[in-house]
Amino acid sequence: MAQALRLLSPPTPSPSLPRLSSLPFPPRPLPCRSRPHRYALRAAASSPHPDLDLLPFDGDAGGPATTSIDVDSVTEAELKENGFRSTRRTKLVCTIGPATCAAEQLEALAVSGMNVARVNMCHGTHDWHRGVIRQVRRLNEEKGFAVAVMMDTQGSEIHMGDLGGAASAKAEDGEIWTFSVRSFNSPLPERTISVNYDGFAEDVRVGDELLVDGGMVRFEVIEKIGPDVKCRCNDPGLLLPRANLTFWRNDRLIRERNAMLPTISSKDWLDIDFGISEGVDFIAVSFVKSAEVISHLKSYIAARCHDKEIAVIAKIESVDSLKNLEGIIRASDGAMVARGDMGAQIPLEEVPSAQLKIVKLCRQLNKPVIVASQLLESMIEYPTPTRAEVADVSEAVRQRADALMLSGESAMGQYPEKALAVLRSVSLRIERWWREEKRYEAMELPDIASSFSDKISEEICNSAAKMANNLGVDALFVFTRTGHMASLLSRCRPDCPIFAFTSSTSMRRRLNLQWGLIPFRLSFSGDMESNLNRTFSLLKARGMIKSGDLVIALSDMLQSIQVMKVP
Ligand SMILES: Nc1ncnc2c1ncn2[C@@H]1O[C@H](COP(=O)(O)OP(=O)(O)OP(=O)(O)O)[C@@H](O)[C@H]1O
Ligand SMILES: CC(=O)C(=O)O
Ligand SMILES: [K+]
Ligand SMILES: [Mg+2]
Repeated sequence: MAQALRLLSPPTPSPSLPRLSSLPFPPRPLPCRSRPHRYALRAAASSPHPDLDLLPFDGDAGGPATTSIDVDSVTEAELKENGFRSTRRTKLVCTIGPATCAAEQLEALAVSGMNVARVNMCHGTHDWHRGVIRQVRRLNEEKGFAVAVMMDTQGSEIHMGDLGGAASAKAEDGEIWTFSVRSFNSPLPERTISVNYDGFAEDVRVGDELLVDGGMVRFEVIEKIGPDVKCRCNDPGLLLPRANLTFWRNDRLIRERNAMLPTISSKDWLDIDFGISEGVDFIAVSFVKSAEVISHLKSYIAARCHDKEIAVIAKIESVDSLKNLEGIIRASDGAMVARGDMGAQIPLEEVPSAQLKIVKLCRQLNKPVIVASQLLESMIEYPTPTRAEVADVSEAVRQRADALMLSGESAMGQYPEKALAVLRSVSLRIERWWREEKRYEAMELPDIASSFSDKISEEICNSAAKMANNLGVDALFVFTRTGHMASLLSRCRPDCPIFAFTSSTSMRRRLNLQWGLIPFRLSFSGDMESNLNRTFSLLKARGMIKSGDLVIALSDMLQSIQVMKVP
């Protein structure tokens, strides 16, 4: 295998596009929806290059050489206006709900920087989710976006049922409510809540504390009558349908037999089959307890879809997931710091250190990590964030998490776009600050390669990122078939953005979760010289790079590094 570290003088500009040599690798299997030749409408109305809007597009598999490159109008405009340095490195995930499911609302989020749309299977029907997923896909096809879709499983922790159709219910101080494992016909009897876990009434004891949604409302158990548990409200608040329930005894979370509840319930398996058939990009698994369940799901997915890949994200939100953290992260394709439920399972004051530990470990193990929940909680109701929320977002950005997530703020809040705009502007500001003032801690990156070839890739990426910082290059270019080299570069968190070129649209979407990567779809060959010339011409034609820009280019086919000026 060739390993080249070449310092090239700028190649002579090629008047016509170079010919593509044949691919050195067997082509990837064709995706199930094979569209041998179609036209992708890109950068529609807002495109500064209307003449480039309609370009031949060769589908997922790389296929024959085309002259197109897939990039969205927003990235294009951002690069053109502000140059490489200003691109946002932290990725943004939005939970889609009633406030954001309409086509124009989804488009507004994509335009404002949503990289991943999350649908939460705790809520909504398959029809509703299908509508959202297809709308996101349509947006990608019509406007050139690479918004990935993440499906989040419900998991089978203890939660309340729905409130007999009511959107919420208010629990007042001192009121007595009944939590019951009986199933009721709606409307529910007054001040009654059904609980999904059959062992509930047996497991709780008089004197236990019952926390709704991690403490948004608190009750004390005062009496057990068969399937009914009478509780007095000690901390009033709003009860929302299907809210999570935990119970605590002597300041400790009680996990009796509910510790035996499966991580992936029968409902979750149906949802996962649905996600596979709709072609989601990520499945986030709620209440993960062990690495085994992740491996189990990954082999299930591998057996089910030969032609598409779905990344599995482990949600770290339970005591068990924290106990088995490293094994779980190693088994997964990424992790989410799910602070909402985590804060109901460990004392709140331990959540920030858990976050820091997870973010750090994920980076060391080269897995993308999402920081989630309550980042801008007050923006569900108000158009501006609190100072504390801005500080929390800043801290997650400073920790250099791959992505930040909106939950209720975008799913059912009053100001979804404003909340996204806050995430975007705070990310940009903090990223610039730490670049200018070197305010981030250098991180020891342990060797993670499992083969000699991987070891070469890892060394190349570590060196390239270091060179990029030392030489002050404008961008790193990586031509990647598996995405691996792109993620290894992202792991180094270099000062400049990383342009990741991949021949598959699904890979492009998956890379969109990772810190600092600007993913493009482009068919390319094993001949780096010709890839580079072609890429330069295409990007120059769209005004996204200019002559004289300094670039370091890597490829996972040749395992090479080249330093060059754009001709
Ligand atoms: N598809 C949907 N339909 C209706 N409401 C939704 C939907 N998705 C989210 N929501 C609302 O937005 C709120 C916040 O969403 P979020 O995804 O954080 O849910 P959650 O119930 O807290 O569960 P999780 O712990 O999985 O995040 C939910 O409590 C719900 O009220
Ligand atoms: C996101 C999520 O599931 C949580 O914070 O609990
Ligand atoms: K969920
Ligand atoms: Mg949760």
